[in-house]
Amino acid sequence: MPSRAIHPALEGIQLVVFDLDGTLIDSVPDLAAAVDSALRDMALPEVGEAAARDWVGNGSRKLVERALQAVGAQDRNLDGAHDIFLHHYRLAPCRATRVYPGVRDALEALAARGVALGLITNKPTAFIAPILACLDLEHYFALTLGGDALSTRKPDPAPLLHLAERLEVAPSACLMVGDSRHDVEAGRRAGFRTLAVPYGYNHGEPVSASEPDVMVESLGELV
Ligand SMILES: O=C(O)COP(=O)(O)O
Ligand SMILES: [Mg+2]
Repeated sequence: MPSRAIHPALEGIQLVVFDLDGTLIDSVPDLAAAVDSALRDMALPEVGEAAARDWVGNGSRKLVERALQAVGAQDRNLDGAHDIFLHHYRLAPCRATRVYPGVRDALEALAARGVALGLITNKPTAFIAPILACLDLEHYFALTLGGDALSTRKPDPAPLLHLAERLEVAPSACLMVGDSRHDVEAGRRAGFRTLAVPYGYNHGEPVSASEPDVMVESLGELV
């Protein structure tokens, strides 16, 4: 069966590494619910989903830190608050989280063409498998890496280089796909090509400002 035509950005690409939150999935409803539950437990006011949307992308500890700052509680113990958040997020990491349009088609088409797929998120590793399984996405990825897997995380290029090396693909034949400036910066520093989507979480700024090699409105455009 002839494979479908592919986007020029994928020309010569053997490994595509995806970011998770804001790129493949809209996870903010569940992240924000866990943040608000944690704030409630601490007798603090809730922040809501719209605020949390601008705070995702630097890992869950940073998300909790930004929430505490927003409610004027930056003096609270951050580790303790983060533990309370993790407790709530563990209870419901995939209740309202959804796969973005075009994602499944793109993953299917890339896998069918024999392109290796990886996933690198700044989210704690423990949440990757349950969320991918809940959304029926787990079988696409040869390797996944969480924000606590190595000593550094995006925008550091180390996780990307680690994954390329493990899968024995030269960085120049790799594409980093993400929603934030951290993904673009990590990709550029790793020597990957970079592609960004505008619909995710980028601290309230357009991700185009970080000058990815390619922008697409939806990952469905890749196929
Ligand atoms: O900050 C997070 O927890 C996740 O972010 P990422 O999947 O976009 O890297
Ligand atoms: Mg992201």
